[in-house]
Amino acid sequence: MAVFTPVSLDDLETWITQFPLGKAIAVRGISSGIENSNFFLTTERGEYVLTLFEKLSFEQLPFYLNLMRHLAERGVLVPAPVANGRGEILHSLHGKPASIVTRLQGSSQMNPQPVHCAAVGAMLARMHLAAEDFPMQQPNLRGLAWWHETVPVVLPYIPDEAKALLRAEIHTQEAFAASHVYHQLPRGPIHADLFRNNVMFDGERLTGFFDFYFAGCDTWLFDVAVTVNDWCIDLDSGRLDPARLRAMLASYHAVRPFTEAEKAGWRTMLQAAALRFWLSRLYDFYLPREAEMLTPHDPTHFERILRERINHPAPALF
Ligand SMILES: Nc1ncnc2c1ncn2[C@@H]1O[C@H](COP(=O)(O)OP(=O)(O)OP(=O)(O)O)[C@@H](O)[C@H]1O
Ligand SMILES: N[C@@H](CCO)C(=O)O
Repeated sequence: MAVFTPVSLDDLETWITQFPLGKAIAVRGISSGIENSNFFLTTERGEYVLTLFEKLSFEQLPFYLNLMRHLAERGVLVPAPVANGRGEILHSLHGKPASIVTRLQGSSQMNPQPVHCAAVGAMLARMHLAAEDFPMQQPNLRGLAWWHETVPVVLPYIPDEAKALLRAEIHTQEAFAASHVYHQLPRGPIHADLFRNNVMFDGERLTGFFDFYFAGCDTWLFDVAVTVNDWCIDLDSGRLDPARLRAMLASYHAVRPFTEAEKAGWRTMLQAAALRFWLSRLYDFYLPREAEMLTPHDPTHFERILRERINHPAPALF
């Protein structure tokens, strides 16, 4: 359903010859994405994913694709972009920007156990360290500046209680962002959307992180908080699950120990990560883009998580 631009084997016959992949044998649309047209591509050399980018432009894509290449070259499990004979990883197909990346094995683990959370925590820390010397810069486009801009846009649509919470939280976050603690937080390229549906597992073995199209430079702690808020909670109440939380944080900390500033900022950062997705979901819910095809995600899920993080503060970081 969510293949916006169809691609056939005939379309690929000549196009594929620029890559060291042999002939294209099969191409099959993937229905689950909502942003791009994605295809499983089988060639004489193996299994790949072909993406035609429906919204991101030729100017925006190099940051994401080069970051994936940088990480893959350093052994972080992410899809590796395939370069053509000229070394290029960003291409054009049917007038759209396009890429081919390696296909990750397995499927998403939507009911994670501590063992899965531990694997994600360790790989996330490895990813942060491996991206430290990535030379390109792009801010997190869903960071504080975007929150500031979006709060007044969604406020008129939401009930009074939610309005009060949203106003109070944006103040908290603006004060936090101006604080000494915040400025000491280690930063670098982050994934920024590492939900369960953006990680593949083969049983208990993590096979990769994908969907880097919200990546940007921001605090590492924000990435940890976003990930915790999706992987380590009871989905109905939003409450943190102590066993999964411990597993994820301990394995992250074992690879890249948390700093004193991170310990001081942890609870506020969990709130920031909840605010980020509450806001984007409110925006998509009340101001859907034209021809939006899928049911928007439920914003109240992240409102609940935010209230939980405020009313029942998380245990201290390691
Ligand atoms: N490298 C990959 N290896 C294996 N499967 C992949 C890979 N990339 C994407 N997929 C599959 O394609 C689906 C859609 O991909 P992705 O989430 O990147 O799309 P999207 O259009 O950005 O959608 P959304 O924003 O909804 O997540 C994934 O759920 C996954 O099943
Ligand atoms: N992970 C986001 C969707 C964008 O990838 C959410 O659940 O709201």
